[in-house]
Amino acid sequence: KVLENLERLDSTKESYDFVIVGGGIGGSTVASRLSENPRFNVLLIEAGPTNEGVIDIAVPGFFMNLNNTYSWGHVTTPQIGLNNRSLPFNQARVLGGCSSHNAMVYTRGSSDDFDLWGRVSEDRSWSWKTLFPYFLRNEKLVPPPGGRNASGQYDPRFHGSRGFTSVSLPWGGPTDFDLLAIKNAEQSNEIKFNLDVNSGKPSGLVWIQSTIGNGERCSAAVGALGGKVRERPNLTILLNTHATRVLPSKESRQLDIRTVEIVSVSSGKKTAVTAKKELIVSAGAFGTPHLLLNSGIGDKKELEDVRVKSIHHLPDVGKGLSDHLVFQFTWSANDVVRPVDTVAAFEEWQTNRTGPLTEVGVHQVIFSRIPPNASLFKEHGDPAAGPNSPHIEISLSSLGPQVVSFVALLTPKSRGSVKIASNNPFDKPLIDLGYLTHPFDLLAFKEGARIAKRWYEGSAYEGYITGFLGPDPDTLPEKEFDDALKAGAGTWWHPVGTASISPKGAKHGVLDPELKVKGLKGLRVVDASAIPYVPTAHTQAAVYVLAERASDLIKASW
Ligand SMILES: Cc1cc2nc3c(=O)[nH]c(=O)nc-3n(C[C@H](O)[C@H](O)[C@H](O)COP(=O)(O)OP(=O)(O)OC[C@H]3O[C@@H](n4cnc5c(N)ncnc54)[C@H](O)[C@@H]3O)c2cc1C
Repeated sequence: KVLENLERLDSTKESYDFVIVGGGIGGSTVASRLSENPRFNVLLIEAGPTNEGVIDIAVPGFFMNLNNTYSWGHVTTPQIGLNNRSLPFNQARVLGGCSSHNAMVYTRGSSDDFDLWGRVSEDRSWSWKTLFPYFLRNEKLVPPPGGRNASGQYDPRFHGSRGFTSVSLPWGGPTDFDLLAIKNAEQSNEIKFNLDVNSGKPSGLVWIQSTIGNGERCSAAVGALGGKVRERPNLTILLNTHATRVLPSKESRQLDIRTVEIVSVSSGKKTAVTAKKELIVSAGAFGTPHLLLNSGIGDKKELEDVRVKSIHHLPDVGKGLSDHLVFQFTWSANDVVRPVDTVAAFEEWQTNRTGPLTEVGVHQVIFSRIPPNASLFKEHGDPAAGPNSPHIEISLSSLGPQVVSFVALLTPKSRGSVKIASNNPFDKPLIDLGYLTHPFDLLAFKEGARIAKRWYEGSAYEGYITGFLGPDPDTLPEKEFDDALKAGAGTWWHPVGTASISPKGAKHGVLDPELKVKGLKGLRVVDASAIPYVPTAHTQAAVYVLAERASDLIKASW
């Protein structure tokens, strides 16, 4: 059942085996899987409201409208690497978490990215091979909205058909612009057509896949917590309720943390709930370290500096943050604008869930490695997890007389942190992404721009692309290019790593390989913060697969 607020929760009558904080991808997936077992009574607590009935969430083409609604309103600290700019950093505050307002791109990353989890945690049960069945279990590949034939644009061998996360290829295409790209890949020695981005080897020109089913966004709130799941008698979803601290139980010798202090967003009513078995924190890459630090779990000295009583010295909480930075490059093109009639498109969406609003407007992207002879590797080494991991992603979209490509650095060396500013749990966390603080990253962006330039110089684009509008790393003085990048680069909203897994018994890291908080009993973390390095992909699929496996680990321990 779904409870609109804390006033409706009768914690004196109900007791819960598992209490989960955060109804995003991690939390919703775990809540769904654990409540499959009727013996488990599960409580899922979410700070935001329901996703239901919000048209901007349901219509894929309206995702840009969601910028500041249902959001925590985070702003980063001044970023030294971006000439001290502070960036607004959207993180959803609504059931489904960021899957309710993200761009829906469904990319898993490379097999090497997941093998790296095994190396970092010294636990080979985290690997592409062991996680692949979980990708399939989570996914339901469905036809594109409108039902066009998408064969030749994906490989069915890599997809699931019975999971709760609907995935589909775009409604439209191939457009003339898509066909140019396919022809260019046929003629290119550098970038070849790759049939499926989600095979574990993403490099090449690929069709995008999106978490869209029947023309609607399929968020974790729709998929993991859809229809029948919400009606389960052993699952309670408590909305508009902010978790402020996790609390130790008094009587145990080893710190046992299964209690969470919660506050009603509307009335300020405060109470605490204790899980009989486990407390699971899934508040996202910023929310999870924020909650742990507020509770006194983190670096003792740093906590004392903000007058938070340390209950468990765990220095790496909030450290190791990494994210994808992205920059837009532009070309002039011999084409005309094709405006979308939004009123007609919305009518089409309402009538039969087809049309241009069932997609986000990009059909194809390029994943590419930086050529091995590039000089930056000599000085800084190669941060990619392995040869299957691309360094750069380039989106392909035509706006008529201009072609724009977002070039993203997928393998940053820069790292940042999440800290707390005070002992007030309602104060915003201090979010420092550390963008471009490692020299590799700026150099890699230049290589990314060069890959994009070489792509559009391909013979298929002759007569179509009429010039590169820059900024051009090969013609501008170095400082001018760097300044343009620092002034214009933005986030791709893929933060991870703030409560990373590490080997059992290791002093560094926050979680053991079973996602239990080190040195504590009763407390696990299941969300993007557990992921040690940002995968070479948009991050939602990685969080789904982490949460699918976590659910099995939790079930197996009870
Ligand atoms: C604008 C945007 C676009 C993106 N586009 C894509 C994309 O196209 N493809 C892709 O793969 N990925 C994309 N992502 C990233 C992806 O959505 C995230 O990696 C993923 O949602 C992370 O899952 P999570 O469970 O860690 O956290 P979230 O999904 O963020 O969930 C955390 C939940 O916890 C709740 N919460 C936090 N603190 C508390 C508290 N104290 N008490 C109670 N509840 C709390 C939040 O309200 C939220 O619902 C995008 C993200 C954003 C923000």
